[in-house]
Formats: sequence, structure tokens, C-alpha cells
Amino acid sequence: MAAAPVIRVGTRGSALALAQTQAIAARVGKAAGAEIEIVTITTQGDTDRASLASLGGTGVFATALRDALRAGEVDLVVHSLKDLPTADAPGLRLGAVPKRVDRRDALCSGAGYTLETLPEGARVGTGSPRRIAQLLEVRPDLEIVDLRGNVDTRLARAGVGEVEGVESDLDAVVLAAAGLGRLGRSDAVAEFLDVADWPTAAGQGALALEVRDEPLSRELRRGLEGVEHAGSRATALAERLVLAGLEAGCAAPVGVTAIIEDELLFLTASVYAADGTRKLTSSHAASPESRSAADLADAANDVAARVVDELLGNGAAELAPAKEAL
Ligand SMILES: NCc1[nH]cc(CCC(=O)O)c1CC(=O)O
Repeated sequence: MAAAPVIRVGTRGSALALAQTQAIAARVGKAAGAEIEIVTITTQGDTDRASLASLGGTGVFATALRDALRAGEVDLVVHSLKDLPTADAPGLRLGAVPKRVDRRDALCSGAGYTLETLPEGARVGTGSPRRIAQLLEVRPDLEIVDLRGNVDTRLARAGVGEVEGVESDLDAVVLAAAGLGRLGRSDAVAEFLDVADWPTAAGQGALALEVRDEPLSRELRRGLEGVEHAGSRATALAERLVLAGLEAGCAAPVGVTAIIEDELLFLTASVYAADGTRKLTSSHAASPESRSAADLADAANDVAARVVDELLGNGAAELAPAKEAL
């Protein structure tokens, strides 16, 4: 009997990245009829404790994975879609977007505080400009504390569980529900934040399976088709087009939510002043001709263009001009 073909899957080495890669790679392998080999790749975002903004944003996680893919060291890489820069990656393409999981943010607190019951002046941890603006919008009294590190460490700082050498010095932290779910830590959640008043990052809760932009082996093609979810790809695309469209003229934090419901693609985006004192929101819907990938992509482009035009027309760039515009 011939040996089963092998698909080499690249991933970051964090507990979260490994958990999500192992789960999706197993599904790819099954659909492909192939063995899976997981290859852990260390990125600058994992080794450098400087703030993400100073390292050049979320792209720090993607670059090393993409280099390994281009070099042929792996056949496929798995990213959190929200960590992928919106710019095209030369020589690569999005091979599959699997069905998205919970896209909400979650407030985690050992004391069980919610946004409403956090004491006056409470210390809340997050390093995300969007989450900072959203927290200050509803609770300008909070003291926001910059936060990095793995999920266990972040939770321990908010008094949820214990990690050696980590002090519980925060009243709460804000994390993605998807990450907590993938790590089996959903019990840490004190409050799930509804996307209607707390829209999240473009692509949050979705994975991106990236491959080289070249003819793929039959196994890999089958594996990708087996996990692809057209609706999740279309909603994530619409959200990422908003980010890309705003990046040209606006560096303010953005929350964005696309959903497909009743044959329509709905898209809502909010752009926040960094201190949460102002925000602009735009919502539009498009009706895809069919559920085909091409028609869903057309609808995503259409609805995103209208949301971006409206936000920029209403002064989104004045909330925080992009660097090029200064
Ligand atoms: N910013 C880092 C990051 N990138 C992806 C996730 C997990 C959630 C997801 O898959 O969208 C997280 C953690 C978080 O934001 O709390």
C-alpha cells in the first residue's frame, strides 16, 4: 500500500494557535484523505514583548508564517483571520475560510463584574485601541491597563485561575469569546458583549487557511473544499473591505459586523475616537444574486463600499487621520 500523502500545516506556537490549528487541520486531513503534520513557527509577535502597535500592528504574527509557506516549508498555514493584514500577500491566497465561531468580545473577571457593575475607577486590561475606546465610551471612569501575553496569564491578572509569578492586579480583562472557547476557558466569562453595541474586529472568530497561489495537489484541494464556508468568507470579506477602505484615510479604531440573514448581507461599522467620546456608525445591506461565492463577493464589495463612503463622508478621517494624511 502506498503511504498516505502528507499535508504540512504551519501555525504559531501559542496555546490558542495550536488548539485552533489542530482542530481545523484534523478536519482538512479527513476531507483530504491525508496525514497531517503540524509545524510550529515562531513569530516576532510571540517573542517580542513590546506593544503590538510599536511592532507594526497585527502583521507581526502573519509574516513568519507566510515566509515559511512561500519557502515551501509547509503546504498550508492557519491564521486567526483578524490577525491578517488586509493587503494582498503576493504569491499567496486564502484557500479556505471555515465556518466562523462566536465573534463577540467577552468581559472576564474573577469577581464576576459586568460592564455595569465594575466599581468606579476599576482597572480593566486590554491592549486593543478598539476595546479601549469601547470601554471608555460606556465607562469613562475606568482605568485602562495595557495587556499582552497568553490567555492564561491575562485571565490570572483578572483573578480568573492562577499562573505562577502572575499577580491578580486587574478587576477585569476583555478577550475574544472565540479564543476562550477554543481553549476551553469559556467559564471565565462574566459577560458576553452584544455586537449590537460592541462590534468586534474584522474577521474575529474566523480562521484563514492560506496556501500558495499555484495549482494545488488534489488532496489539498479536497481538504480545503471540505472546510470552506461561503457565508463566513463573505461576511469576513465585507468586514475586511471596510478596514481596507478606511485605512486610506483614517487610523481610528473600528468595530465591524457583517451577517447574512433573510437573503441579505447586512454590514454595520463604527469608527471610534480613541478616548471613546465620539463615534460614527454606518449600516447598509446588499442582496446577493445567489449564494454562489462570486455573487456573495459582489454583495460584500457593494455593501462595504457604501459603508466606507458614508463613514468617510461623515468625517471618520477627522476622528483620527491616517499617518499618510497628516
Ligand atoms: N488579538 C489576538 C487574537 N487573535 C485572535 C484571537 C482569538 C479570537 C479570534 O479567532 O478571532 C485573539 C485573542 C483576542 O483578541 O482576545
